[in-house]
Amino acid sequence: MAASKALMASLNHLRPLTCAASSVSASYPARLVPQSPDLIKWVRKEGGFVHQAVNIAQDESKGLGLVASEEIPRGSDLIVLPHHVPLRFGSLESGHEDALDSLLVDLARQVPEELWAMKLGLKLLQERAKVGSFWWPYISNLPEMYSVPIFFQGEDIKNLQYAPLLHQVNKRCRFLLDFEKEVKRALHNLKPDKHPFGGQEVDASSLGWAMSAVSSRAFRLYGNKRSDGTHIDIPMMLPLIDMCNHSFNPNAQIVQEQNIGNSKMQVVAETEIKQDSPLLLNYGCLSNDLFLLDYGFVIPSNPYDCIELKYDGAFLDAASMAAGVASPNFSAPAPWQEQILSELNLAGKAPDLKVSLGGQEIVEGRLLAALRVLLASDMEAVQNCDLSALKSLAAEAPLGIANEVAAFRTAIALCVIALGHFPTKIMEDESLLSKGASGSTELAIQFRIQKKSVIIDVMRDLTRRVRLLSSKEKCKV
Ligand SMILES: C[S@@+](CC[C@H](N)C(=O)[O-])C[C@H]1O[C@@H](n2cnc3c(N)ncnc32)[C@H](O)[C@@H]1O
Repeated sequence: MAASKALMASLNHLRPLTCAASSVSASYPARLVPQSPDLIKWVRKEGGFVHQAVNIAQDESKGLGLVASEEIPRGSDLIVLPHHVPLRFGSLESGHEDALDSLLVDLARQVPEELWAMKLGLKLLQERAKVGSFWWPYISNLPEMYSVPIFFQGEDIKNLQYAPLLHQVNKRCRFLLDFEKEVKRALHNLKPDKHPFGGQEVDASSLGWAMSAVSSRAFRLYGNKRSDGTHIDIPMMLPLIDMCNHSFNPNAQIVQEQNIGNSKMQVVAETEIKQDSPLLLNYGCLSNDLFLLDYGFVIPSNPYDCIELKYDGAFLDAASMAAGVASPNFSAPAPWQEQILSELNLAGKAPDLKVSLGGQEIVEGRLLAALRVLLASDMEAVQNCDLSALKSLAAEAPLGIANEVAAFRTAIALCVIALGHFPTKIMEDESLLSKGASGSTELAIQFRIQKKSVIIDVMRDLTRRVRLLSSKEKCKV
């Protein structure tokens, strides 16, 4: 009874979507239940294994994390979870659902694939509402709130200053508000014993909590086999394992037994782990857009961060002219150029006009090829060139040095224009941070500083390449 009261209190205290921002702290998120059960003990009680040197500890800037209390040799098992401990959509996907579950399945079907976290989020909310849930020791240890932008106040959403991310945030907020209506409609007049959330009201805020809990903690692992022998990815919440924080240089990795039907989830030490070091997993080679949207943090100097632009002929002509390139014809390509643009999916019936600068490629291959081809006049030379070479920055000046310099100069001009779209300069942002911006304001400012840094890094890289090419050209003379 006491437990059910506590549960009611926590669900009823869910924050509306836009008002959590001022209290969001990426460093110390409070847990759903302040004195929650010991997760390590629970995993061991359920038949799992936790290395004796693995402890949960507060990290300075990443919330809770796992830490080694003594040196752990490479290859050691760190955590093993038996099959019944991960939280999955479970029987709901195998078609053995009962009446309660079928309502969740119906709701889950209305969730677009890209918001897959909401599907498992429905199951998480159901377990959160269920008195005596098997997963309560895990759920009670989850953060009470998340620093993802769907919970930012309007001002901090604007503070992001980056249209593609604003678009994603708005899309998620709109989805949650619409989905709230769908859920309310489906739950209307249900008797408590038929109600998947124990009769409790579910709103956009609680749905947002569940979606963020899943997007920031779930791992997509092997599920059952398809008829073609490949495996379906199944998102799962892995209690305790999900206390590992992220690094691109991880010292631990998740290993899944191939025996899918009854597989254990395991984390092993990928390198030797020194005493007092955190246990770190790689969440994926993601841009800061995804780290912020799904996990609520930003990685400084993230080598996978990039900026998104729209491929647009008139815009490219303007950039090219600003770069001093004579009579570019991006907005009126010759038929042979148009043909190559179609092969790059930058023209044609359903083109994908989103292109990027930064990240591993520096200039996205499709954009680079388009710049090279549209700035070339020799059709034969272009047609003799392999498309993969045209898309590659490593292929040195495939259409000649003058063409390469013009392409890079146009890309640099694109960077200048993109940088000009940000209302503030990095120095102003840094000054705001030094004055003590906190919570979601700090996150938003860090995010836009990183985006601008990506652009500046691309400009530096391309400028260096232009200099190198120009000096080669001079040597030839
Ligand atoms: C899978 S959970 C890890 C456990 C989490 N720190 C906690 O307190 O429960 C992922 C969350 O940890 C935090 N986190 C993980 N890696 C981080 C990093 N490299 N920098 C900042 N925050 C990080 C973010 O809040 C993220 O949403």
